[in-house]
Amino acid sequence: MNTQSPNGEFAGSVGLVTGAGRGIGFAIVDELLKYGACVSLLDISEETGNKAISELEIKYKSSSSRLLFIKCDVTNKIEFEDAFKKTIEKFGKINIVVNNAGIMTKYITSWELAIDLNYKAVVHGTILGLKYIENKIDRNSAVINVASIVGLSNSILPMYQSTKRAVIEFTKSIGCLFNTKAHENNVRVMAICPGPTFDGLDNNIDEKNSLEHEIQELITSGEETPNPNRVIIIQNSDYYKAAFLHVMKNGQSGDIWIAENKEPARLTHFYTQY
Ligand SMILES: NC(=O)C1=CN([C@@H]2O[C@H](COP(=O)(O)OP(=O)(O)OC[C@H]3O[C@@H](n4cnc5c(N)ncnc54)[C@H](O)[C@@H]3O)[C@@H](O)[C@H]2O)C=CC1
Ligand SMILES: CC/C=C\CC(=O)/C=C/C=C\C=C\C=C\[C@@H](O)[C@@H](O)C/C=C\CCC(=O)O
Repeated sequence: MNTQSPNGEFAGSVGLVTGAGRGIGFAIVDELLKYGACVSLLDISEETGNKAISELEIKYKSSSSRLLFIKCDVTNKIEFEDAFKKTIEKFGKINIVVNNAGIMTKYITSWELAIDLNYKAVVHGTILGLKYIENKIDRNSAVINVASIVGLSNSILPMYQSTKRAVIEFTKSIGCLFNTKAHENNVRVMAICPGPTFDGLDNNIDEKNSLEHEIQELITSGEETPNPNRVIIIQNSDYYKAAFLHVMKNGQSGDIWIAENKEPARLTHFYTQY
């Protein structure tokens, strides 16, 4: 067991992040390490995971004792729960779970994988979080589910969008006051909805502009009354770090946050029609 870590707001915390070998998950691991946490980095790809670990060990010279790579397919229930057990074996506990692994699918391609990975594994990861996080009322304890802004937009991507909307509804309801009290689930469960996030495009402005245009067209084409002021600005994964920190510090259970267009994270408000 080794939860000793440098000073920082997550010193003494232990995070488990899924699909963390690259992209948004990797950025979250980086942020947790930066602020002193121990982290288990889960990824289905050994190659991606090992590359990520090497990079982080160079960046945080003494981080090897605070970092664990676990090759894990989160759609495999046994492997996923084993990853929680291995994390507790190494670091003594878990208090932050980030269900990040997900796949963007076009139309109805890979529809079963979209349900298994984008939705069922997030539900399972939340259930495991509620089971294994012991210090539930600690302000540093949380389950964070990564959804998408398209989970809040009008519909155009049948599988991707419906699974992301499902994550939002699941998170809102499991985290609502009624369920928190009725089931004594005192761990905060929240979701963050990133806008389009792509790494490596900062030096390729033409490609970035054309992707922004393509995504904007795609998203607004699903709207009955397209918002003429809707703007899509591609961010890179590093923009997600501040959003993650903000939600960890300020979020309440059941919250759905948006992190898009390189702007500070903002809370979504829902209006019930029925
Ligand atoms: N990139 C974007 O524009 C946006 C992404 N999101 C969501 O954010 C999350 C992360 O997205 P990105 O960083 O773009 O992902 P990415 O595709 O760059 O990385 C995903 C990582 O997850 C791993 N992975 C895939 N299947 C897995 C499985 N079954 N078990 C464990 N690991 C697995 C991959 O090996 C990869 O390292 C996803 O849930 C995605 O839907 C939401 C909004 C925008
Ligand atoms: C389009 C989704 C917009 C935003 C945010 C998000 O949640 C996840 C994004 C992850 C990857 C996005 C890839 C975008 C690819 C685009 O170049 C287009 O190829 C998407 C085009 C069509 C998708 C619709 C379809 O064929 O069903």
